[in-house]
Amino acid sequence: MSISQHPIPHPDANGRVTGTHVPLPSEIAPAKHKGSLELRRKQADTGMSDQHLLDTSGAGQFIHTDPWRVLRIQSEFVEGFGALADLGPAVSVFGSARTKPGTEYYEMAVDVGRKLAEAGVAVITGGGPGSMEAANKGAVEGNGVSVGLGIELPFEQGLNQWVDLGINFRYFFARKTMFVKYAQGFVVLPGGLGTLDELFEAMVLVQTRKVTSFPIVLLGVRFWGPMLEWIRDTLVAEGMVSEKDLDLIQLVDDPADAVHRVLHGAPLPPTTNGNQQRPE
Ligand SMILES: C/C(=C\CNc1ncnc2c1ncn2[C@@H]1O[C@H](COP(=O)(O)O)[C@@H](O)[C@H]1O)CO
Repeated sequence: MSISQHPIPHPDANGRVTGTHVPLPSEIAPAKHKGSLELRRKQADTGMSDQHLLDTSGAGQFIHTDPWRVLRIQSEFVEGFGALADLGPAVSVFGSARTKPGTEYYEMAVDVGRKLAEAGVAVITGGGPGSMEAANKGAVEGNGVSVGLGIELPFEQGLNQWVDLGINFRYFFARKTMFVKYAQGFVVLPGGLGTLDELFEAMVLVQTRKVTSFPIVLLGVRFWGPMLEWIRDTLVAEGMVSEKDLDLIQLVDDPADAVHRVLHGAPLPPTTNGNQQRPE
């Protein structure tokens, strides 16, 4: 790749270019080449790489530069891929950071985590408090693999105590890649903006076929029902999404059903009396 300054406009037969100052050949500064970059004038006065490396004046400033950030971002992907490559089958579980032990949604998340673990499936969460902690707790109680992908936040609390394999991320987008790349599907419990962000990103990835065969199961009919109605009555009705995009998500009230659907892409089979099976 080559990056250079804008090409210099050519003057007309009279030596003029309307509205533009055309430098005379004597004004055209020689280019300095730095790797794939070609730099002139002030852009060329940025010093040499080895000078930056060895010169200690202003030490520390370089870590605030974008090229340095690229290396950090790269290292987050490398560490994440390395730590999770051998995870085996896994499901990512999302939900509010604010639910408290003993509440309906917290206990639902414990149940989901435990059932996934009992099915031999690792549980991946955001590693934080609330429903994340609950799903990790369930995974440990079910004797499974409990993974937490934490994120550095201003009001950081650290990984919850039920995370057995934890990775801390600085960048949301690197962390989000791991949630999708190492999971067979998502179970999404009630939550706020963070949960909605994770849910809608997954829906877009499935809708645009960036990921295939990826069940997304919403748990909590009372909570998610109105959102699905809005999608149907407004987004579909106004042609913003197609009717079949609604098939991307399944809505259930029972953790056992959610686990079955996320693992098998289908509802729990009915029993002979017509009710859904209720596995232990
Ligand atoms: C809000 C509080 C702590 C925040 N700590 C978090 N740690 C890890 N992951 C988080 C945290 N907050 C949000 N997330 C991510 O978003 C989802 C939950 O967000 P919501 O807005 O609460 O729905 C969750 O799945 C995480 O991935 C102090 O209580």
